[in-house]
Amino acid sequence: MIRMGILQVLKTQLLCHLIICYVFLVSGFIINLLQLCTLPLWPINKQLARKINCRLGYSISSQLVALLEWWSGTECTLYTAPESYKLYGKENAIVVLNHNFEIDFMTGWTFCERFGVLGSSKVLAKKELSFVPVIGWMWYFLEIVFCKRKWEEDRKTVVQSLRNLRDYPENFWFLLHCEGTRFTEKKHKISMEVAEKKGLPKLKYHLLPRTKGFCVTVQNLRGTVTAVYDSTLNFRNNEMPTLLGVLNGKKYHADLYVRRIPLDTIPEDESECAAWLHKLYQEKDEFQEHYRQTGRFPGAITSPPHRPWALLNWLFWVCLLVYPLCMLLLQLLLSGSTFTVVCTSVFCLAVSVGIRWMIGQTEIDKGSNYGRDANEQQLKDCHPPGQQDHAIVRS
Ligand SMILES: CCCCC/C=C\C/C=C\CCCCCCCC(=O)SCCNC(=O)CCNC(=O)[C@H](O)C(C)(C)COP(=O)(O)OP(=O)(O)OC[C@H]1O[C@@H](n2cnc3c(N)ncnc32)[C@H](O)[C@@H]1OP(=O)(O)O
Ligand SMILES: CCCCCCCCCCCCCCCCCC(=O)OC[C@@H](O)COP(=O)(O)O
Repeated sequence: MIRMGILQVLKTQLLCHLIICYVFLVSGFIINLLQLCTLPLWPINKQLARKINCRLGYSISSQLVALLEWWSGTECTLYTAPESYKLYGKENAIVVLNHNFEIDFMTGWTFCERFGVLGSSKVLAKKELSFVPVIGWMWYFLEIVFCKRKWEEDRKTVVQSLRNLRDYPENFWFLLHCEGTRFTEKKHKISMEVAEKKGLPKLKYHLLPRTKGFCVTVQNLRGTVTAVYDSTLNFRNNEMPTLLGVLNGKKYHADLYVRRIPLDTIPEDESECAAWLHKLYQEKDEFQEHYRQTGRFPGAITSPPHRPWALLNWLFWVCLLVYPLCMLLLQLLLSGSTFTVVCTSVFCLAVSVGIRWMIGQTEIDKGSNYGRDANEQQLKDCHPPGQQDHAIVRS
């Protein structure tokens, strides 16, 4: 009991956070560099280059999974039909996931890890994320599909990037947050105004889905992907998890409901496909209502087993990188040079600011203005910076 208490206090210590972030950044840069070294291999043996990059990517993303699973001890429960469960990780799939939480991406990655598709997992991500050091640079080599959320500009690039995935050598899950942005009260209000104008039923827990990305993904991955995994995520007891909370060792409880929908049941025609997606979101809304009423999703509970690889990978990097850091700091102290000590302190401060900026990318309060105006097509190019609306705080 006392040991647990000490460990919990340790997890909140700045020094621990600095070490974790140092290991993440340095290992990340090393892996990014190794990824860069695979560039000459692409024209010679593309499939081999892709497989190597999957492993390298795994070594970065699994650190965040280890942080969630082993450091914070967050529990991830899966509600799904046993006959679907058997297929997870054994086929290519499009994952449609609600976008309400700051750690959606970590929770998604954790499920990917449990089913062995973490290294190869894909997403339709906003372009801004491609500039985030380590993760964004890693994504470039993993052939992640980026969009500017301006369809006129995205149409060509998104279609081309999707087509490139047709001969991908590993099973992958392609994640789509069809809402295109995270849930806030303000964005919800506006998106329901759009729903009303379009004569669509209102949603209580979701923003109105954007249909173009979904339809184009289904169209271009037909024959490559066998199913859509309709996934609805919630956290128990109205928890609003954050990356900083996870870093502080706070334990959360994620519940994910997944329905496997064979791809050949989804209409080929674009407007029918769009209507299908709207109907799907109405069903997702009902699942959230059910969760709110009963504290659980429908369907059988399965607990996909923890695998040790994420933790082992993390420990490997810790062992490799912490010893040289200690030696360096010791040498610094022994050198007694004020100049070197000041330079090192400034460097550490810069790294901390950099990491804080990266964490900021996950924070809803610092999120984009996308979807904050019903006439956004006209206003997209002139976002006034400043005031952000607040993420919904559920009662
Ligand atoms: C099983 C567990 C999980 C497994 C996880 C698997 C893999 C994990 C892998 C990686 C994890 C990392 C996660 C990182 C997450 C990063 C995610 C993001 O970056 S989300 C943001 C980017 N993604 C998207 O936006 C995807 C959804 N968007 C689309 O599909 C869009 O259509 C688009 C392709 C981006 C194009 O967008 P654009 O805005 O240019 O065009 P649209 O046609 O979509 O929009 C115009 C359309 O919308 C109507 N409109 C206007 N205002 C609103 C509003 N406020 N709300 C709703 N709708 C609005 C407008 O009337 C137009 O309507 P219409 O189409 O009828 O003309
Ligand atoms: C071991 C690990 C140590 C952790 C140290 C800290 C590492 C920091 C990692 C930063 C990771 C950055 C990846 C960000 C992924 C965030 C995905 C996301 O949720 O993006 C939001 C978009 O979908 C929508 O944007 P908005 O329109 O809502 O705005």
